[in-house]
Amino acid sequence: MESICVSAPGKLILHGEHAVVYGKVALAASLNLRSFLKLTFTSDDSIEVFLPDIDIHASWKIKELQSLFSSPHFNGDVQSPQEANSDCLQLIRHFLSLSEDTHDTKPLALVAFVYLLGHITQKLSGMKVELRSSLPTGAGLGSSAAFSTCLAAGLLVASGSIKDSRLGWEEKELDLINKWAFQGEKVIHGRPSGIDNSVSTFGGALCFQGGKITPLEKVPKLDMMLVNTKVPRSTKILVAGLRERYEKYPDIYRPVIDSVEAISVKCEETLSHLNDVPNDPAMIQTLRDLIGLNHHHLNFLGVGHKSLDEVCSICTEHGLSAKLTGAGGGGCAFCLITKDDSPRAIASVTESLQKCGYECWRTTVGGHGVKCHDPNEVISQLN
Ligand SMILES: Nc1ncnc2c1ncn2[C@@H]1O[C@H](COP(=O)(O)OP(=O)(O)OP(=O)(O)O)[C@@H](O)[C@H]1O
Ligand SMILES: C[C@@](O)(CCO)CC(=O)[O-]
Ligand SMILES: [Mg+2]
Repeated sequence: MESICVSAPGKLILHGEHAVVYGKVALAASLNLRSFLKLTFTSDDSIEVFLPDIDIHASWKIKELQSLFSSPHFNGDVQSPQEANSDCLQLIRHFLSLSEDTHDTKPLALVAFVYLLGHITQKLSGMKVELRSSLPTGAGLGSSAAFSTCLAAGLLVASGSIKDSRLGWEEKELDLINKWAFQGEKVIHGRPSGIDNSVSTFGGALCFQGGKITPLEKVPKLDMMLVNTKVPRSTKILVAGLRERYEKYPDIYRPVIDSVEAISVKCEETLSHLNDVPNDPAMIQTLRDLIGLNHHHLNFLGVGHKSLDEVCSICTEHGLSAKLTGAGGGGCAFCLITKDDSPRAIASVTESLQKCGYECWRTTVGGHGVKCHDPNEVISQLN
């Protein structure tokens, strides 16, 4: 049976989460944790989706899907992605028998799948789609974007809209993947900025503002410790909550959002300087200061959590700096590790964090974006 395999990375937001939704500058980089999708054509008259990380296994008859996709909501050109419109999403929810008002965002993965399948695939045929990830789900590291990016890439290859390219895709093809991945993110998030799917598609480190992606050329190697508080949260709910507070008190929230942007801009300058003068102590101190300041701002914006504050205090007690990353409300924080941090301090921080029940792991940022694989290579990643 013919298979298509793709993978896409998660991301780490250094600075600018939430502010980026309001058109402000944010800095982010890809992680070495990835999601893997395998799409196998079958001779069955059904389409099957297996999402073991979120305990979802679904299957529909091709006839049922054809009838759903005959709605005018699914008309359109695969080369120019249309906005995920609410009537279309309503139709899909109804098809999946999902209630409108649910705080559980897991089933939105299926809504995103059906949405992308209906818009990207011109002629349905039997297939089995399986996705597994080494990213924690819903923890601030871009699991939804890695999911949407894999789906967009896999379905675009399956429909023949882009080639199955193990040597890498051209810019035009990556742009198309990114645009559809953004629509998938919209289904899962409501009003995403597009930063997460852009990092997942293009990889590396980038500066993002209002849909404009600028690769960061001058970035020193950044050593990080990621800390997962394991407190569940949903980006959709956190982003919508801040929107409500912002609309109620715009004059109070705007200056803090502007200040978050100033932190991103300062961080970019500092990274560029550190690239030219590695380990400059004053610049390293600036990076630490910015991390601390931004964490306070995110608390002000109402997207913090006591577990994240605990992570930051433990790091600070040992002379390190940490902040929440991604949408907050739980999930992950990152702690910057520099050459001056003693292995003893790092070991002691790790031990204290683990004692609180948090999971810690070291990582560097800036790896490859979405990729096409040899199916045999990916089968071992999936099992
Ligand atoms: N491995 C996966 N398999 C299937 N669906 C997934 C997977 N990972 C994420 N999702 C979808 O994304 C949702 C979580 O997205 P959410 O945006 O809340 O978290 P995140 O992307 O990990 O964090 P952030 O947006 O802050 O980076 C899940 O509820 C599910 O719908
Ligand atoms: C919270 C947020 O800024 C980042 C989530 O990773 C949302 C977004 O940009 O879409
Ligand atoms: Mg997300």
